[in-house]
Parts: sequence; C-alpha cells; structure tokens
Amino acid sequence: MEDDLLLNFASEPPAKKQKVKVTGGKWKDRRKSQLASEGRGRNEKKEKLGVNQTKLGDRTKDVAPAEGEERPHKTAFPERRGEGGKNNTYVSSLFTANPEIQDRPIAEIDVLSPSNAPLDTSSFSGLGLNDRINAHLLGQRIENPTKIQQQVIPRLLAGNNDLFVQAQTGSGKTLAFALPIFQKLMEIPNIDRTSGLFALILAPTRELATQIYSVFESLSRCHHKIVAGNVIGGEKKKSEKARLRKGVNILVATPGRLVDHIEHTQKLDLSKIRYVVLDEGDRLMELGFEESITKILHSISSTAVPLQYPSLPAKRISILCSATIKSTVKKLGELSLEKAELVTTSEQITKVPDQLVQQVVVIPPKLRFVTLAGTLKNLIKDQTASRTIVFFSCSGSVDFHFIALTRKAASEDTSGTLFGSSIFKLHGSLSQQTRTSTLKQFADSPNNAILLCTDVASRGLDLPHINNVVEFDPPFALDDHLHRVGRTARAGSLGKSVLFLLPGDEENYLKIIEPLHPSGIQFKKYESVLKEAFEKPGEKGGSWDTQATTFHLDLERWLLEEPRAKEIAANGFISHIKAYATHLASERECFNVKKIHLGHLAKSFGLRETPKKLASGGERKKKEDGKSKMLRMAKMHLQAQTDEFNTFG
Ligand SMILES: Nc1ncnc2c1ncn2[C@@H]1O[C@H](COP(=O)(O)OP(=O)(O)OP(=O)(O)O)[C@@H](O)[C@H]1O
Repeated sequence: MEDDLLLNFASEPPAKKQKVKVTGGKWKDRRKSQLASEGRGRNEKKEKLGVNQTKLGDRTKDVAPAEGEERPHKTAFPERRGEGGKNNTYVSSLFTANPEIQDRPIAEIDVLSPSNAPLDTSSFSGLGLNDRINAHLLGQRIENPTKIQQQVIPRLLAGNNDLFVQAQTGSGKTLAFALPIFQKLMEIPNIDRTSGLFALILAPTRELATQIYSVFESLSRCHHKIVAGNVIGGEKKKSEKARLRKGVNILVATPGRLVDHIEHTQKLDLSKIRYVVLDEGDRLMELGFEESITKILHSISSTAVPLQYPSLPAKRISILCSATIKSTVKKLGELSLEKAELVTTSEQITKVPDQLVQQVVVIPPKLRFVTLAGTLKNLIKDQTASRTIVFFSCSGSVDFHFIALTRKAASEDTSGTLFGSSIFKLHGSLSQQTRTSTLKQFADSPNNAILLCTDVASRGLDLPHINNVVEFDPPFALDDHLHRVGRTARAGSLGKSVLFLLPGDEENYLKIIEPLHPSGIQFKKYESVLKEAFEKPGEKGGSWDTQATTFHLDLERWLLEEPRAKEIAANGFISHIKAYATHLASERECFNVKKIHLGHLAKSFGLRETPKKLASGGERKKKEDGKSKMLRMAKMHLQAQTDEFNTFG
C-alpha cells in the first residue's frame, strides 16, 4: 500500500474504556486523572499516529469504524475518538459536511491594457530632467515616464506650489517626486553633505522608508556629493545620530523616530528644508502619526531660515502622495499643504490597475490550508523565478502557515522551502534586522519565492516583479485590498491576484470589490485548484482528493508529534479569530465572526481540538457580554496593528 494514499485511524481496536468519574482538586488535575483512567494519557499519542491505516479510495465512501468505535454522523468522514475530554475530538473528512457554494459562471476574462504603464509618447528629457538623470534612468531601463510622472515632474521642477498627488498603485509616484527634487539639489553650487538638509520624506513604515531611501541612494550616482540618509527606528539610534551629525541633504524618516531625533539630536537642523514629502498619506494617518507630523511641520516652520540658492523654492514645498482618497488624507492635506494643486491621472485611482487579473476562490473552511498549498503549487508551476506574496490577517496566522508549509517548528526561522521554492515570512513582530534581511532575500532569491506576510508589506513596498498576490485572509478595508493587490501589476506589468473567501456571507464581498476591477473577476472552483495541484500524473479523475486529504492529515499528524508546532497552530487560530472580529461594522454582512464554523476553521489550522477549549485554554471564564467582547477584540487588534507597523525605535 502506498504511504501517501493512507489515512490513519485508531490503532489497535481500543478496548471499551471504563468511564471513571473523577472529582475534587483542580480542573487540570481532574482532567488528567480522567484521561489516564480512560487510557488516554500523553504517552498514548504516538500509538495513535499512523498505525492501522485505511486506504481512502473514495472521498465519500464510509469506512467501517474500528471495533469499539462508534459510527459517527452519517455524512461525516469516519471519526476517531481523539484526545478530547468531555467533548471528544474527531478526525473529520476534508470533503464532507462542507457548506454549499453559490454557482457562478467560470468564464475567462478579457484583460484590459495596462493603466499604470509608462507612456511611449513622452520622454524624461522632454519633462526637463537633465542628461545625467536621464542616463541613470536609461541604465535602469526606465525610458518613458508614467502619466503621474508626466504631470508631477515639470510642476516640481518649475513650480512653487504644494501638490496633492493621487495615482494608482504602482504608477511610479516615488520617482515622480524623487527625480525633480534630486535635480533641484544638483543645481546647488558646490553642494556636499555639510550644505544642509533640504528635503525630508516621511513614510509610514520602516520598509517603505528604506525603499525610498534606496531610490535616492541610487540617484546619488548622478551626483555623488549629494547624500541621502534615513532614520527609521528599529536600528541603533546611536548610528543614526552619527549619520545626522555628519550631515545629509535628503532625509527619509518614519515620523515617530524623527520626532525622537528632533527632541534629542541637537545636530539635526531642519531650518533649510525646502521639500517635504508625505508618502502614503492615508496610512500615515491610519497609524496615528497626525501628532508627530504636526510636531515635525511645526519644527520646520519655526526654524526656517532664508536661503541664497536660486534653484530652491523660497518657501517650503509640500507634496502629499496617496493612492486612495479618504477624509483622513484630506485632513492631512489641511495640516500640511497650502493652496495645493491636485495632481491626478484620468483613470480612476480607486480602481486596481486595468491589466490585473483578479481571481476569487470560495473555499469551505476545512479546506483552506490545503487549498492555499494547492494554489501556491499551481502559481509557481512552470515558473523559475516568480514572486508571490500571500497576505494574512495577523502575525499568529503567518507564523502558523509558515511552519505548516515548511515543517519548521522553530519560530525564529524566517525562511524555508516549499515545492522546491523559497518561502519566507514577514510581520511586525519580527526584529527590524530580520524584516530587512527577509525582504532582501525574498527580492534576490534566484528561484521561485513566496512571502507570507501581514499588511506590513501591503503599502508602498515596491518589491521587484511580483507576479502573484494571494489574499488568503480578506482585507480589513477596501483600501487594503487596493494596496495588497497593488504589489503586482506595477508600472504596466502583468499580475495576478487571488482572493480566498468562505462560502456564505463572505461571498457578498464579491459585490463590494467588483466595482474596483475594470477587467472583471474570474471565479475559480476550489475543486479545480486542488485537482490541478494534487492530481497525480497519469491518474486523471481520481486521486486528487486523496492526495489533498493526505497532505492535510500529514499536517495534523505532525502537530500531534510536535508540541511547539501545535502551540503555534493554536495561537494562530486564536489570533485569526480575534482579527476576524475586528472587520469593519459596515462590512459585517460579509464578515461576521459569529457565523464562522469554528470547528471547521480549526481543522484548517491542523487542529483536532474543539476551538472553545483552545480559546479559553480549558479554563472556565466569566461570561463576557457581546459588546464588551467586540470592544476588547477591536482594541487588541488596533494594538496589534500599531505593533505591526511600529516605526518607533
Ligand atoms: N517610468 C517608468 N518606467 C518603468 N518603470 C517605472 C517607471 N516609473 C517607476 N517605475 C517602476 O515602477 C515601480 C513602481 O513605482 P513606485 O513604487 O514609485 O509606485 P507607487 O506609485 O509609489 O506605488 P504604490 O502606491 O503602490 O506605492 C518601481 O519598481 C519603479 O522603479
């Protein structure tokens, strides 16, 4: 019998256990004694694994229970008495007792031509950029400006107006402000690092700040005496101070860390700043940086001195960039801009790029893990150096799926392999050093690479050539969807995005995202995903479900053998549920935590225990009313989100 076609059931037909009532003492002790009396102590775990396995030829075929076992619910997969206490746990089948999924036509969609691509009709030199910068761009195969660059570059080169720049994700906003600012500094006679700090760029996350800094750093090849620096927190403040003391002309910073330096680094002189860029304005506000930004802007204004450089504007020019329009961005505009000109492109910025192919797979909760694995396998099939990003709702879920896919129970590992590809994890609870090196490894990987992450990677990050985005957990807001899928299909390139939804209420989310997708949405059946991924060559039409089941059960078995991994799974499950409870009230008709089948969802985390037991740690807790539970969860999630993006040192 082939090993991978086996399913394990109970080992020796268990002799019927005598139930012994245990009373007195602590609940844990009572439970231990109860289990021991039933012969279900810890040491039995191994015996239960992998012995007396039964071939599953047909997913719906009912297999006779071992002697001494009860036949469970008729439609369910044959169950095994597990390690449960009062409520026994079951090894349920992946493919039975799943909720129904609405039938939808599965048509191919016509992909439109790119909406954020460089335009053939215009050149950078035509916009007023000098030869050195042009040559530098050509060296990077950047030949024609995008629409937003066409509009912003001449305005910044010529003008004295503040700008409110709104454009689609991946439309080249960074170069739109970086190129003219750099050129203006190039025009300062004898500029060097001691001439002063002239441009400040504020970004919401350390990753984004690092990325913008590297754009300026690479531009310094056009004039090696212009020095860019960054202060982003998470790194040693001492070395940042030393950098500021030596002098920089362009500073890229996260707001929290910059305020810290304003207060404690005497050498930091903001008086010559003539350009302030607020990148990802909506995110800066969402992360609560309003107060820090106000302080920074006030410090700049209150120390400003007149300059004798004719190439620089007489007064400070502020540029606010955002891919989405929100009331919070408008508020940031009021705070930072003066008589600003709105610069936007004709295409609807609140839509995804036209060329993006959006797929949706509706998956019963039990099948989420195996369908994720199948999706990843299919996406990298026939590829050699593809890049895929998978978004999760919380760090706990990233940690679990990383260990589950790589089978590495040591949580400090951030890289591994899956289906011959490199796989990485990234979230805000990792140290800054780890985050930076993980992103670099992911970007530089010579083979196919997959990044499992939270929304820490959803904003502004320009990872090169991302082919696919998978939203394993739905976004918490529509803007998040735009930003997540916006990591692919950048600057006119093609890209695919896959959204996972649960059957039932979550299917309503389709109606919400449909207007954002000019090319339409392609519906995919999870069965076809699994079939493509798991069908053995030459065995068409039969083996895929068995293979998928085996793949999943291997995870369950592994968790039983690895207590640390099981702990990570339990934590991942609990964090996932908590994060789910914080979906916007306005989207409750799609994401209602009360309607989730917790048992089925726990199975997708490889867990056989009842979720109630997991969530409470087995202890009875005082009943909490619904409202205070929601508030508590929302608070926890907000805290987790801020931690996720913690830009402070
Ligand atoms: N004119 C161009 N031609 C070709 N590639 C370009 C051009 N301009 C920018 N790019 C590339 O396109 C990618 C996206 O640019 P950028 O990160 O500035 O987009 P963005 O508008 O800031 O997106 P987001 O809003 O998602 O942060 C980068 O890799 C950049 O090098």
